[in-house]
Parts: sequence; structure tokens; C-alpha cells
Amino acid sequence: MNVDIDRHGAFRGCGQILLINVDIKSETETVSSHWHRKSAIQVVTARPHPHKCDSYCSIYRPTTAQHKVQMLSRVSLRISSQKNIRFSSTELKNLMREKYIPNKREQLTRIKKSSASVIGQTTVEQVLGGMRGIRCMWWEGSELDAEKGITFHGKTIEECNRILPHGPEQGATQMLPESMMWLIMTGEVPTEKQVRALSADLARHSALPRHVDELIDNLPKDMHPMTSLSAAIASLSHNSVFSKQYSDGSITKDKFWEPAFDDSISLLAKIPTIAAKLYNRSKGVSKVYKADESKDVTWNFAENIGFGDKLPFVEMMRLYLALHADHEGGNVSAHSTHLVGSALSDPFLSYSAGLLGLAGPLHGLAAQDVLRFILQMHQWLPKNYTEKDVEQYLWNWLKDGRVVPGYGHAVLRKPDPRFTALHEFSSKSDSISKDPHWKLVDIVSRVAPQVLKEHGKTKNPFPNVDSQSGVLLHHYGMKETEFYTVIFGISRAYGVLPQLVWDRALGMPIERPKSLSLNAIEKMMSAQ
Ligand SMILES: CC(=O)SCCNC(=O)CCNC(=O)[C@H](O)C(C)(C)COP(=O)(O)OP(=O)(O)OC[C@H]1O[C@@H](n2cnc3c(N)ncnc32)[C@H](O)[C@@H]1OP(=O)(O)O
Ligand SMILES: O=C([O-])CC(=O)C(=O)O
Repeated sequence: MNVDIDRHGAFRGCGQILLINVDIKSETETVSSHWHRKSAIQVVTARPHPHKCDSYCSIYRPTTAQHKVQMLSRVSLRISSQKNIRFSSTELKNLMREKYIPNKREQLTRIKKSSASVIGQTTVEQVLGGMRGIRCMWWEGSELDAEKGITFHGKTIEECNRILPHGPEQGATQMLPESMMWLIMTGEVPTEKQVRALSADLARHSALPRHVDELIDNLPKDMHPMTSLSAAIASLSHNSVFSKQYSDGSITKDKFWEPAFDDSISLLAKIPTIAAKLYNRSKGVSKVYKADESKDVTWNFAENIGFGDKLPFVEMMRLYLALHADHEGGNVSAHSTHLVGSALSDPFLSYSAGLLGLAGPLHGLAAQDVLRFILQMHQWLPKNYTEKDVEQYLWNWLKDGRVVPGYGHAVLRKPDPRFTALHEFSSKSDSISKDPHWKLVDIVSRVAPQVLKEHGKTKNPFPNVDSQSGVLLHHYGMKETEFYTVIFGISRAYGVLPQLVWDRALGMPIERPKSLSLNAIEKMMSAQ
């Protein structure tokens, strides 16, 4: 039921009621889930009085004579000044409920009827070789082909950038990560109106609960920001609607996806706020995140870290965030999110784990390592260096037994199309293409494949996305290399959280593959 709140904070409601002080800011979901948990009676939804805007007000909980009136702790409720708010995440959720999930459930039932079909075999080489190529994982949003690279529901990066809604400014040409998220979740291209409303919704939910702010304030200033980001995301679990509803038993399995969806939207809304706070803190800046509902997530993020007045930076960042969102399911960050989620850990805990995987140097941390590598090489090279000098540097590096960051890939066997997309963006920009560090990145991308081929170990000698991304951030003035993987971490959430919602919607079970010891492998081999 709805409870009206009038201009003076008095109530219009129902039977016996309970008054709660509400301070405006964040966490509508805290309110409802708190009630869910506390109340065996009725679940209440509070809605703001139509004329009451952005001020303290009161909300009420109905109760009955049998139930003791309880004073709930102070809860926060964001009351927006906008009338007739269209919660686009609600629209997306409704579409999921009414259209996409029933269709996909039907497909799953069909597939399960002949689920004994064989789709692959496993070799010992695969078991001992990082499980390469084993077809054992379900993933909807994107697919990686070794030669062609990533496609999102069959659409190439170039196609996505053409057809997905862009930023609201005139002349904006880059797809928004919100648009990409919609495509990844539904398989369909959203309308501009749907994306604008989604951006507004994410802006509305961007404020952090106080405990997250305090947690970040108490972390060591020199802690790697990926560690801090993961810790802060895990701490949002305290407000998880999914875990609260699961633990109080108020949802059945077929409805698990709903709070997983709410938590995912909340995480997407808050991760830029956390990232901005970490970035500003590293620079000694204390600033409250302000998200403008008429702008997209990237613009708001850029604004809050001090880059808002530079549209080229915002456009580059939009492309960056959309590009890195998903790379099918087997990569470390996606797989770990999916795995942890399979234990019904909530989306915050699951993605916190994914971020910890992203923080490894063979995965997302390569973004920071590449930039350091390029800066170091640039210092070492003579002023008018040639490709031969670059080649020499790479050989020295390899002879030291180190991997060339930004090169190679577990699946790809051609240059990464994400690298190509960023390269095209940069080549069209006068200022980037004149940047001496970008020029070096460009030269390395031609020289390194030859060197790596001759070196003879790397299966894929070509550049991956990380070899290009950091130099763009550096070019626009973001010199804090430790922060580069944090940007990647914002982006990856747009791909893996939709999958987590699907995991719960289709009732995917806990993951538990079979492991084998070397003795067991030998025994099986000799038996053949
Ligand atoms: C967004 C992303 O996560 S993209 C990847 C980001 N990571 C990097 O750029 C780090 C550098 N690259 C690498 O370390 C690897 O290419 C990975 C981790 C991406 C893929 O690993 P694998 O699938 O095991 O690569 P591959 O099968 O080609 O490895 C074979 C050998 O080549 C070596 N090799 C692979 N890439 C490189 C490289 N860039 N420089 C030097 N040696 C390399 C491996 O270390 C391995 O050596 P070993 O036999 O002595 O252990
Ligand atoms: O696919 C992988 O293994 C690594 C990668 O490029 C990504 O996760 O973006």
C-alpha cells in the first residue's frame, strides 16, 4: 500500500501507524528491505507527497494490534524533486519480467529436454592449461571469437557505436555504457528515451550509505585503489536487498532475480561515486559526489573527478566504459563474479570478487603496467628514436624474463578490436595523435608483434585493449596510473551484472566442476 505524506510531514494512511524520521539522501531500498525483515505483517511502499520536494519528511508503517509497534532506526529515503519520475530501471525490470525472462525460460526448458547432447571434449592439455577452450559456461551478453574479437549479441563494436544511443550533447558520437548495458541485458537496442531515463535513475541512486563513506575514509591513503574499490563494493552488501530478502525467506527462487536486479542497479549507480571518492582522496580533494539527472553516468563521473569541462575526455571515457563492459564469461573478472554469485552471494559480494580478479597484472592491472612501461621506455629512448631502438628495448625487456604488458591474449589470435576502436578514436583526434606517448604506443603496436613472434612463446603477439587505454587517460591529464584499472572496474560492472541477473532469473545452480590430481590424470591416461 502507499502512504501519503503531506506538506507538514503528517500522514494519510491506514490504521495504526509508526512514524519514522527520514533523512533525505539515498537508499530507498534500505527502507523497503528493512520493513520486509522487521515486519511479518505488511510491506509498505512510501511515496513522496506530490508537492513535497527535497525536504525532510516522515514515512509510516502500518501495523496491527497483535504486533508491537517498533521504532525502526533512522532510515534514508531519497525524495526527488521531480514529479512523475519515470524509473527507467523499473521499465527495464518490467521488460525483463514480462518479455525477456519468460522467453529465455522457455528456451532453457527446450534445451534441457536434450541436455545430454555433447558439445565438446576435454583434454589433459586443457585441464593443465588454464581450461582454455573448454565449453562449459553459459553466458548471454557477448561472445569472443579468436579471429574476429568480441561481439555483443552478434553486434561488432563498430556497429554498437553506430546504433547505440550516444551522449545528450550535440555532436556526441560515442555510445554510452548505459546503452551497452541495456543491449547486454536484453539483446535489444534501447531507445534514446530509455537510456536518458536510465542515466537519470543511476544518478538518483548514486549517493553512498554513510558506512561506505566512513570505510573509505579509514582506509590507508596509499592502499592500491583496486583493493579499496573491492572493499567498498563488498561493504555495500550491508544494504543488499537480495541478501536481506533471501535471509528472511521472503522470496522464492523464481523471484531471486528481482532483488539481484535492484542490487545491480544500485551497484552501477554507486561504483562511479566510490571511484571518484578514491580518486579525489588520492589527490587530497574532499568532495561530495553530485550527479546531475539530466546527464549520463560518464559525464557525471568526469565532472566529479574534475574533467567535466572537457567533452573530448568525456567522449573518450564513454567509449572506454562501453568497450570494456563484457568479454564473454571466461575471463577472470567475469568468471569470478559469476562463480561467487552461484553460491547466492549478493551482487555486491560477487562483483567485489570480480574486481579482485581484475586487479591481477595478467588481467586488468595490465592497463596501469602498460602506461608505466611506455613512460619508462620513452625515458630510455634517445630523442630521435627509431623503430630499431624500440625493438632493442623490447628484446632487453623480454631477456629479463618479463611479459610485455598489453600484448598477448588467452583467446584472441588477432589484434583486439577494442584496441582498434581506441586507436581509431585517437587517430581522429589532433591532440592525441600528436602526443609523444601515444606515438610511442602506436610504434610499439607495430614493432612488438614482430619481436614477440621471433621470441616464439606468445600464442598471440598482437596488442590487446590494455596496450592503448592508459595512454588516453594519461593524455587527458589523468596521471595516476594506479587508477586505470579502477576505470576498467567501473566498466566491467556493466557487463557482468546483467549476466548475474540472468543467472538468478534462470535459476543457475552453484558451480562445482570436478577437479583431478596428477595421479588421477595419469591413471585415466594409462587406462585409455
Ligand atoms: C583485458 C585483459 O585482461 S587483456 C590481457 C591483459 N594482460 C596483459 O597484457 C599481460 C601480458 N600478456 C600475458 O601475460 C598473456 O598474453 C595473457 C595472460 C594475456 C594470456 O596468457 P596465455 O593464454 O597463457 O598466453 P600464451 O598461451 O600465449 O602464453 C604462452 C607463453 O608466452 C608468454 N607470453 C604471453 N604473452 C606474453 C607477452 N605479452 N610478453 C611475453 N611473453 C608472453 C607466456 O608468459 C607463456 O610463457 P611460459 O610458457 O614461459 O609460461
Ligand atoms: O577475455 C579475457 O580473458 C581478458 C579480456 O580481454 C577481458 O576480460 O576483457
